Amino acid sequence: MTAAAPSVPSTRLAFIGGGNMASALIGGLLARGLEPASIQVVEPFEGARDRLRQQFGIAAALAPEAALADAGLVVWAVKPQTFAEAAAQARPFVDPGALHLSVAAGIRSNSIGTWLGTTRVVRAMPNTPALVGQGMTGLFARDAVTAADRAQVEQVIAPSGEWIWVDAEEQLDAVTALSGSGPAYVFLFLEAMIQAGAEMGLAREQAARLAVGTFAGATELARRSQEPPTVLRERVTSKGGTTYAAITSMQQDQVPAHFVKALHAARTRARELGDEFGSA
Ligand SMILES: NC(=O)C1=CN([C@@H]2O[C@H](COP(=O)(O)OP(=O)(O)OC[C@H]3O[C@@H](n4cnc5c(N)ncnc54)[C@H](OP(=O)(O)O)[C@@H]3O)[C@@H](O)[C@H]2O)C=CC1
Ligand SMILES: O=C(O)[C@@H]1CCC=N1
Repeated sequence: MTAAAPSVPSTRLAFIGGGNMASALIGGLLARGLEPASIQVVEPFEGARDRLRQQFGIAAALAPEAALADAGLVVWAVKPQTFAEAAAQARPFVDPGALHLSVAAGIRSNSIGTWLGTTRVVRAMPNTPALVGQGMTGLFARDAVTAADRAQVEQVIAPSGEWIWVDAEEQLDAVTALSGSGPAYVFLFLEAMIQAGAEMGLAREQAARLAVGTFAGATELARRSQEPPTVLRERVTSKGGTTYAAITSMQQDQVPAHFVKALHAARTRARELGDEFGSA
């Protein structure tokens, strides 16, 4: 699990893709004291470049350029669908000895290694609570990645929250299904709770405050408690009471089983992304 928070990376960083995930990581690094001048970004989309300039004072490049060779660590934050193209564009400019860190869902490290001509590849699966320093990230390193390389990667991830290392690359697809996509499941439940509250006569703002506060409180309780979630749930569920009525309704509708099925669908999609958009 997460070690003591390391300091910021000493090597220069390049981000290929400057969208949501790159911004979450960059924001955390700058908040920890990294100088904007030690980060370069390649981002073809003008709107995203404007945001990077306004938010962080970083002048992103439209396309890869010679300065990329200065980066000791290259972070790949492009969509799985555009990774191969972005890699082909950037490879001529990147230091052949650089360490590579990809946050792309599904794209396997052997594809990345093939596209970039290296074995120094780490994959990460972060999530959007990284924006508020409460992200959860799964990490996987290929054999050629040294302990010093892993430490550098941890310095990039640490400002965004916690992380775990997995031993088998295929486990990253499970991480993707669980915590990578996970914030969307929480938001979906919040939407449903707010809708129910409004239908039952609460103002939407009141319902939203109650729902968000309940998630925050319950997850903090689960985090601090020695008890598993099942026991915590049973403590809320008084015999013949209101929670029993709600949980019974959900079980009759097979909500837990459908939820588990949904996560398997996410894992399947992660594998498909690797098959469809990875190297042959
Ligand atoms: N969003 C999330 O919750 C999570 C996302 N991820 C992964 O992070 C990666 C990025 O996702 P996210 O940040 O949400 O996506 P975004 O679309 O916000 O960011 C990707 C950026 O890359 C740009 N881009 C496209 N082609 C290139 C290129 N050739 N060179 C450089 N940049 C390029 C895109 O520009 P344009 O729009 O013009 O195409 C876009 O601005 C994905 O692979 C995703 O799987 C991982 C965990 C969580
Ligand atoms: O939906 C996706 O494919 C990405 C990966 C995890 C979260 N968002």
